[in-house]
Amino acid sequence: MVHAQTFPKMVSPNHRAINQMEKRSRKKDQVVEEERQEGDLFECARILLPYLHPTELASISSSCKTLNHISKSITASRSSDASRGFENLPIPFFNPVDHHPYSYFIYTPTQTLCPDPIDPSRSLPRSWGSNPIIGPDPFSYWVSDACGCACERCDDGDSGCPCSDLNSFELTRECGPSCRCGVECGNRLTQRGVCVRLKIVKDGRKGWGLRAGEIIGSGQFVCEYAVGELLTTKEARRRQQRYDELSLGGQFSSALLVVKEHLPSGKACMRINIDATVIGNVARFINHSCDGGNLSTVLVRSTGALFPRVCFFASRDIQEGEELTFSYGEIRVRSKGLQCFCGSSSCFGILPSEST
Ligand SMILES: C[S@@+](CC[C@H](N)C(=O)[O-])C[C@H]1O[C@@H](n2cnc3c(N)ncnc32)[C@H](O)[C@@H]1O
Repeated sequence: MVHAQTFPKMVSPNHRAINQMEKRSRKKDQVVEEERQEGDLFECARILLPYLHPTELASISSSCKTLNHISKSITASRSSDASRGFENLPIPFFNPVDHHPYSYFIYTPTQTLCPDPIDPSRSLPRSWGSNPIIGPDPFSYWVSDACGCACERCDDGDSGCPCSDLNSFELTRECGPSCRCGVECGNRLTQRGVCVRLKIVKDGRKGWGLRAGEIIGSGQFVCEYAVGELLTTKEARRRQQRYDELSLGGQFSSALLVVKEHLPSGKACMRINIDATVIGNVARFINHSCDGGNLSTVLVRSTGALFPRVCFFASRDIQEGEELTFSYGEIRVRSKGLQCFCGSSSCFGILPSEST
């Protein structure tokens, strides 16, 4: 009879060392795999999180340390530059009033047509992301067979460029998409985005407001109005009614601008409705002042472009830190409206709107 004898497993010192090495290598592989997975998660989160609304961002940031880290850096970058890299200079938010670090909206440096309410799939593609990406051409809507200039130097006073009409506040024409000259042309002043330092500061009564971040000289170009969504008058009226209802409940501010241009005949009026409430640029933060404020609005036409653009110029020298304001319009009838806190000596007490 043969007895099976069990011997304690003899492990030579060499084997032990090999085992330990294998264990260490497995552990290392596991760490590498975990890091790779975390890297993938980080990469996906870095792409997706900037598209989230602040409340969604806050809730996701509480679910994991990595996401919390990414969310914090997104909040920091949103607060440090409202334009999210679309403008030449960052436009930071400052809030001495409450804990909201920034105002959330979608930045567009270009005009955006209102999506078709019946078939939204026909809407134009939009730059919803947070990173600076190349947006659609600011002159997407141009007249295809328009004739532009072919001058060599449009900003040369004697050149007689047909698009030049540079005359301080009278500036209404610029070279455009049908001209031969490029973006460096001197007669494309308002097409290069914001070139003065600006900041957005919160006020307890008026909400966020745009301020000068440096001295701005009289006549200097400040920014274009929002570009936002261009609406039909019917849609503008529908939205304004809804915004007025929401504003009366507090905590909501709209940015729907209606520009009316009377044609020389005096018989007709061209109306442009720009809504920057959800999609817009930095001009959506400009508050109203009953005394006309320190900005003038100028309609700028670029040769060959379908729509004129509403641009803001300093109407006088503006000091660093001063709030930038303009008049939202005349108040013809005293009716129920939002209270005005412009603080000017000519304050009417209510904000102008279509019904005032
Ligand atoms: C174009 S937005 C300006 C930015 C806005 N303050 C914000 O926080 O987003 C227009 C809204 O700002 C507020 N606003 C602008 N001027 C104001 C003023 N003089 N007094 C009180 N509220 C003002 C009103 O709520 C108005 O509907």
